[in-house]
Amino acid sequence: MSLLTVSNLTKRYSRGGKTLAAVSDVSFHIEPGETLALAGPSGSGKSTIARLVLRLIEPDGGRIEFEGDDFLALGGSALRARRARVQMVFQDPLAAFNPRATVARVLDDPLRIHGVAPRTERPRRIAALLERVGLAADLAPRAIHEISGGQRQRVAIARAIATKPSLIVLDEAVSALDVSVRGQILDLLLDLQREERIAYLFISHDLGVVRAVAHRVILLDAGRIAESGDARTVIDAPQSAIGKALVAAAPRLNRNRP
Ligand SMILES: Nc1ncnc2c1ncn2[C@@H]1O[C@H](COP(=O)(O)OP(=O)(O)OP(=O)(O)O)[C@@H](O)[C@H]1O
Repeated sequence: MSLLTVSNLTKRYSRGGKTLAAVSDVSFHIEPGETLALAGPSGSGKSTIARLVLRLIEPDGGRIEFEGDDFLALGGSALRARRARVQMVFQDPLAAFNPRATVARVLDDPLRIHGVAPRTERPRRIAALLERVGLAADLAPRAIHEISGGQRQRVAIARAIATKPSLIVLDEAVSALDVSVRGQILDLLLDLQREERIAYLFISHDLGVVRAVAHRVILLDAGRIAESGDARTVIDAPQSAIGKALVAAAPRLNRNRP
């Protein structure tokens, strides 16, 4: 059984009296500990798929099975319990969190909300999470806006792993970082994946990064799957028109780990 199975997912938006099919008949699966990348031009539906998988928005059609459950049918406490198992990291933690909140507060929230640890134990858990993502414990009282972009993304990852998820959706999670910090964050993600067997749905417009970290890739074009397969095979020899265009437009592709 796959960790996540998405079948015939469809999402339409209405805008100015017109209907736009943002995602059309998209199907894929993710195995435990695997990285599946979604790549494609701007507006091809990547973030919409991320939001559907996180159940931040509801689809117009299709099915999502997560850890054996009909994810779209879950409600109440069953949904809350499953939500702990699928976490997210977005491009900009300043937008995702209250910039004035302390690092400790940002990490305490998931521990409290999902009942991961009682109040007295949480400071210890927070220190352990900071250490796990390579941050010093004395960062805990600092405000989110007072730390660097790389440190903020490490806090976002610490928050995502706080509830011991089996899947993390990473939506352009390294895109805003400069190249050396990006490499460090990718290394951290790969370490966590190896140790905790976390699967990633890795959304990126950067084919070099996708080639370096993903096992498989799906190329999207106007809400539909244009091509999919082994990440290196697809990126080194794309078959679809959109794949060829994306590779041609990509800056020098890094053939190895960044
Ligand atoms: N809330 C919304 N209301 C109306 N249309 C939307 C909404 N969100 C997205 N869209 C449209 O749906 C399509 C897919 O958007 P989506 O954000 O999923 O693409 P994307 O591949 O993530 O793009 P990008 O790389 O620019 O982030 C686009 O045409 C977009 O304009």
